[in-house]
Amino acid sequence: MRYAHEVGDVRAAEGALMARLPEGTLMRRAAAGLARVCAGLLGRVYGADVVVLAGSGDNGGDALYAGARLARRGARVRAVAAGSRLHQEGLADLRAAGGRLIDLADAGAAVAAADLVIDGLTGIGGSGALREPHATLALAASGAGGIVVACDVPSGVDASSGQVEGAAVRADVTVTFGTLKPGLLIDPGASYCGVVELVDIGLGPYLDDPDVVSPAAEDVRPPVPGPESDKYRRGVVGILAGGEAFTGAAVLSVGGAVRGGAGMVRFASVRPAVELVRQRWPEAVTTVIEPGEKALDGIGRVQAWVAGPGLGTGEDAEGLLQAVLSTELPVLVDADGLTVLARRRDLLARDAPTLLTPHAGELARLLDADRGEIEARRLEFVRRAAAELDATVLLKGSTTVIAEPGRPVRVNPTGTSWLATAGTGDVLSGLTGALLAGGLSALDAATAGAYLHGLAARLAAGGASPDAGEAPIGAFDVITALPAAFRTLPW
Ligand SMILES: NC(=O)C1=CN([C@@H]2O[C@H](COP(=O)(O)OP(=O)(O)OC[C@H]3O[C@@H](n4cnc5c(N)ncnc54)[C@H](OP(=O)(O)O)[C@@H]3O)[C@@H](O)[C@H]2O)[C@@H](O)CC1
Ligand SMILES: Nc1ncnc2c1ncn2[C@@H]1O[C@H](COP(=O)(O)OP(=O)(O)O)[C@@H](O)[C@H]1O
Ligand SMILES: [K+]
Repeated sequence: MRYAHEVGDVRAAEGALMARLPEGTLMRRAAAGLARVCAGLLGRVYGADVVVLAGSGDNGGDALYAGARLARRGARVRAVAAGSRLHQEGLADLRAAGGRLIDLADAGAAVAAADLVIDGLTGIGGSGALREPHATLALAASGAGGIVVACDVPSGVDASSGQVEGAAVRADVTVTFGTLKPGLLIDPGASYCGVVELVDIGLGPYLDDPDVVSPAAEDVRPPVPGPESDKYRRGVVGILAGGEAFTGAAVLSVGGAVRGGAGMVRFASVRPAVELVRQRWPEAVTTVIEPGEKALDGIGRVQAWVAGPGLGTGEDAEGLLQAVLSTELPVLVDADGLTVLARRRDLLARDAPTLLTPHAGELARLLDADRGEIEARRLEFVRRAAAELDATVLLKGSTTVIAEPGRPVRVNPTGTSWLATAGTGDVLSGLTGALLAGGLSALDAATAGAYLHGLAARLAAGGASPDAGEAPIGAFDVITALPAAFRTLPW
């Protein structure tokens, strides 16, 4: 698990630690770590051309001190001051080491020619869109031919949320201090960071519980069948999906569940969807729901439900969703089911676990919010959704984030933009439903489902050979790659 803390927590921990250390110790530790990473990236420091972009705060101070360390190892280091103030001790150290300050007017050419650019414009103190000249410098750095290393946070990225309101530095590597910040893990900010390197400056004992966590492979623990297992004990997942209009979503959701490790998949829908599912997934046990039917009698026992993909949003769909949500079983609601819930939020008043898996558009309807704002501030909205809807919420999209009231938000580390294609969400619903039926909590099922789904997509897009490059994929390719994704786990 990787841990991230918001700016307020970082500052509180910094304050507590600094009170016990001689002044300047933390900045020296940060700068030493930053310089070490830069030296490693350069390979040969002696003679390298390094440009430091320095803002007026401590982020600029870190970058200037790091520049001084590289200058002492023989690099040609030039610094650009954005604005009228500069960290004076950092500048003095750089000058003492042989580095120098250049005019703002010469910054563009210097950045373009540099072997390495250190972005020290703003760190955790940055707020709102970058002003000038910071914005122009950030754009110049983003287009630089050399390596771009962001100090603590790429300037222009909000450290706590990942929001990017204007220009921001696109870094190859971000060297962050003490703990990760949520904005380094969540898009759009995460996409500006490149590789994130954490430098330990001793904050650990002073930090509270994390605000955000990002699971690693060892944190993903799908249920494993043992000698005593049978199909019922492994977990039966019920899938209520597909309708007269949409049948494909049902096929994809059932496929996700079959390959997700369900002991049995029970599928209930109208006749055309059932016929299609039987052809493609003969493993599934199917039940035909007649038009107008609003109960799910005679379907047999299940341990968890998935409801919604392709279900439709009319009266029949509403009645069936109500039937599922009135059980005492865990229920995952996706797609059309979420559209129904937007007008029937009363159906969420239940004691058993409910897992909602919206994309930003579906969440916008559920919260009566703006889709664009949700995409820009995913962390804030997924938390708000979990609190307001009193459910576990998995918000899909460029970074999938999962919230449950009172728990750190989980950020999925896998995935690829090749997943942005119709039907892949249906696969996720079935896969995650199988994990729920297998006994995982809603939070753990969502975590494991998102992880395996994103990894399967990467494997499908990347092909068998690591040198092969990537290719577009369809939702079925994600299902096909699920066994390979499971095999990567350290079970
Ligand atoms: N905490 C820790 O544990 C440790 C912290 N350390 C380091 O300190 C950093 C935090 O330093 P910090 O607090 O001085 O803030 P920082 O990020 O330099 O930014 C402030 C400056 O930016 C400016 N500015 C703001 N927004 C702007 C905008 N939109 N556009 C343009 N300018 C904008 C703002 O200007 P103002 O608004 O005041 O005019 C102000 O001058 C942290 O990231 C890490 O690197 C390490 O050394 C050791 C351990
Ligand atoms: N830009 C992106 N980068 C990575 N993953 C994405 C991106 N856009 C969408 N996805 C993923 O693709 C899937 C799409 O799901 P969804 O929107 O429900 O599609 P559908 O309803 O067609 O199945 C989700 O798992 C989502 O997280
Ligand atoms: K920075």
